[in-house]
Amino acid sequence: MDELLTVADFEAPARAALDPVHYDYFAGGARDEITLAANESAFARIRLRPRILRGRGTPELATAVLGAPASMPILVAPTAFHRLAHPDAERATARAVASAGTVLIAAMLSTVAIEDIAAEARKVAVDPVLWFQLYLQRDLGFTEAVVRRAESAGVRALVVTADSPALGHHERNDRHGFHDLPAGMRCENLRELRAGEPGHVRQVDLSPELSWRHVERLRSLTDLPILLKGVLHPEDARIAADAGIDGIVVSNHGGRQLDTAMASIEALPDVVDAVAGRLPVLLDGGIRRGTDVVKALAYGAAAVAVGRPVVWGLTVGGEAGVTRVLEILRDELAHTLMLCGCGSPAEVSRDLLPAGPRW
Ligand SMILES: Cc1cc2nc3c(=O)[nH]c(=O)nc-3n(C[C@H](O)[C@H](O)[C@H](O)COP(=O)(O)O)c2cc1C
Ligand SMILES: O=C(O)C(=O)c1ccccc1
Repeated sequence: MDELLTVADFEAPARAALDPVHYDYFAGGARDEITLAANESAFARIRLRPRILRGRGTPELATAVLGAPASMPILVAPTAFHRLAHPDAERATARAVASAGTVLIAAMLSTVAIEDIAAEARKVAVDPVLWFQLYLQRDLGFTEAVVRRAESAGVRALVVTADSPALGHHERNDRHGFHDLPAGMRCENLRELRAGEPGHVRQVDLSPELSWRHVERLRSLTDLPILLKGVLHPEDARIAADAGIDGIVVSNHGGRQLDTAMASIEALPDVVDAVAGRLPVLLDGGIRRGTDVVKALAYGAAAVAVGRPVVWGLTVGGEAGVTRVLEILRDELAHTLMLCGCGSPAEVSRDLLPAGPRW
């Protein structure tokens, strides 16, 4: 892996290692993949305006998000089906992220149960921070059962994905006829656990009937902090704040839901302005470089999350691959902060972005 110097370097070897069907599942986006491409290209269009001679020394990266300590403002976004990438699956991801001291947002559609993910993280860190990504199910009883499992496993926040009233349409999957996990792989969090029996594994229910009422019911069901993931519209951010939501993840699901939706970084400034500091705003989508992280922080994000880079790291090197990807991002972030004259993520402000028309 030593020859892989950048996050982007991991994609080609991951592609070579994967069944092309599974590579396309991970890499792909919705429809014409316009939003998928825009997430990265929008970052490239933004120019930084660094400060000089501020004498800040080596940057300190540690931060806190919703009360959770993180060694850097780079979290791991929820991505489904890690078993397709590597036999160690989410176990390897959990160890690498916990060792790195940052937050893993474990996907509800993981191929390893949340209890096992948590146990694995605790093998390498004293107090690892795990959040759990939830697709609200119309069956409230089942939603509650999954939430109770996550709570018992020691999860410290719920991240409700709200941008999926239906499955995104991925034509790469259609061309391959890829619609089910291979034999032997299951979404273990969807298993209906009964004493002494393996239990039936449910299909995830993505429904256009979901509304703020379901979010309110979840709010009354748990004391865990709740973040809403998939917010692009500032009005939705305002409603979320009024509904007692604790955090927002600006995201277009990595370009996998509504194609031609705006890039995440394009949506960020208005969302940050709309919530006016009432709750932290995170961002995912297209983060590949330390400079991308600083641009998101400059628009007011409390932290960012990375999706595909972690999948490529996992594919190429299991735990060590994920560790390396996170290390590259950490080093680039520290270097970028230094070159911008910032001593910590907290010192990054919009002032690092030149005024003028944004896009
Ligand atoms: C293969 C794959 C699977 C994903 N699965 C989920 C999921 O189960 N739940 C969810 O909320 N988001 C899911 N996402 C979206 C990510 O959480 C995140 O929004 C996105 O990957 C960020 O963009 P990036 O890949 O450019 O970093 C998935 C993304 C990918 C690439
Ligand atoms: O692949 C995804 O992005 C995702 O979130 C998902 C949703 C439902 C089933 C499988 C994956």
